[in-house]
Amino acid sequence: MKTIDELLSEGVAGKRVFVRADLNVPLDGTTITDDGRIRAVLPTVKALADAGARVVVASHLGRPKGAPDPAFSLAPAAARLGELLGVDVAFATDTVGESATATVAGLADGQVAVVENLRFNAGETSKDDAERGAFADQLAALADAYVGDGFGAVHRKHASVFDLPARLPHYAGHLIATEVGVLKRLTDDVKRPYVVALGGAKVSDKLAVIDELLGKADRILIGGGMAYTFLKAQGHEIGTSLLQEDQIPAVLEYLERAEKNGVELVLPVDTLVAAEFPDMKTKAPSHPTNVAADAIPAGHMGLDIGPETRKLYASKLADAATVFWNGPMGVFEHPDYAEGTKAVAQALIDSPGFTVVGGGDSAAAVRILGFDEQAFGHISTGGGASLEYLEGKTLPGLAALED
Ligand SMILES: Nc1ncnc2c1ncn2[C@@H]1O[C@H](COP(=O)(O)OP(=O)(O)O)[C@@H](O)[C@H]1O
Ligand SMILES: O=C(OP(=O)(O)O)[C@H](O)COP(=O)(O)O
Repeated sequence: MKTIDELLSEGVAGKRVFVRADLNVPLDGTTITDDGRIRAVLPTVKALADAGARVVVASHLGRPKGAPDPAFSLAPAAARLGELLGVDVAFATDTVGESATATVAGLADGQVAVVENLRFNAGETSKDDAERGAFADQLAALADAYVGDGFGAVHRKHASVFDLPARLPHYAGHLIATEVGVLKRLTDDVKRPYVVALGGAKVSDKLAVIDELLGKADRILIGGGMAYTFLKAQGHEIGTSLLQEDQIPAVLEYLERAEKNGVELVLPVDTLVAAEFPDMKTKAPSHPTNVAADAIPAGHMGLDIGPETRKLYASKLADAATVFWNGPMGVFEHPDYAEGTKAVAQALIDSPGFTVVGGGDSAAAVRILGFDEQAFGHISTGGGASLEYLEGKTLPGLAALED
């Protein structure tokens, strides 16, 4: 894999360099609540701009449906990138159309532009190779070289991640090089006990990774939205909690296999529930109740792990030599449901082992809840990407950067 250092040594002055970043930051309206992913790509963007490249930064944000949707505009991220770089960053209001073409053509050496959300274009995420390829052709027309630095998206076989690098001289950016370097430690020579804590809301993606993790981890702690599919599979009422019904047979098989293989698959014993999802705008008190995990009242939804589970998970993390944690334990953005996530973050800090936190929201949670980033072994910008790397899968966005 060639790295950005080789591109820099080849000389980039006057070249248009496409940087595929992951600027998928959490937003409250148009306010960025955590800019960690923007900071993470600064070394790459700075190095290219300082060397005189015309830098074209592109990313997805959220999951719009293949058409423009103002709620998912990258404009706030572009503005923040400019603030962090201390320079004006141009913003194109489309990704490959007139605005993008004119914006890129107007760049002087050393200037930076951001183009609008890649996922405003159906070709970006299409399962059809030809449709993705056609969009990649349009992206390729904007640049002379490609730098892959969106680690959080390298597990996606998307046009800008997988198809575009094949069309341009391609290099790995600083962030990808750092992330892969650290994650290798969790695959090459993992110290045991190895504990994985999983939560969050991308239930379907994350239930799937448990399949492989059952052959790798000693303990898997389940929280967040995915816990309720397990509880449902065990025959319990889960009210209106998040559920991935089609994965119930898989989950039952995981429980069986865990027992057979001697892997501890640990589920919540209690959970905070409420009749409604809390108001995330006002953050008004929502008066949750704590119930046993097998006694969720009908019509209620589970929104965080409960106090007994916090203690249980802290004890399961206390002797870990290696920890990987992805996915908040609850809806941490609301103060009523932040305690589970705080408890797991604190348990990682207290653990004597090598601790890695991965995922856009998990990393944001750690910072927003006031923890010291330095207290963790590594905070990765990728959740799904890290998990799939740890599974040993070939990641499309890394394979595409190979020579
Ligand atoms: N029980 C739950 N019900 C609904 N959403 C949840 C629950 N627990 C956690 N979440 C949500 O999960 C989101 C983060 O999930 P995810 O994107 O999978 O994590 P990451 O970005 O770290 O990989 C947070 O916004 C949080 O509010
Ligand atoms: O937020 C992300 O992943 P993560 O939640 O697993 O960290 C990445 O930006 C990928 O986004 P996607 O899961 O919508 O493809």
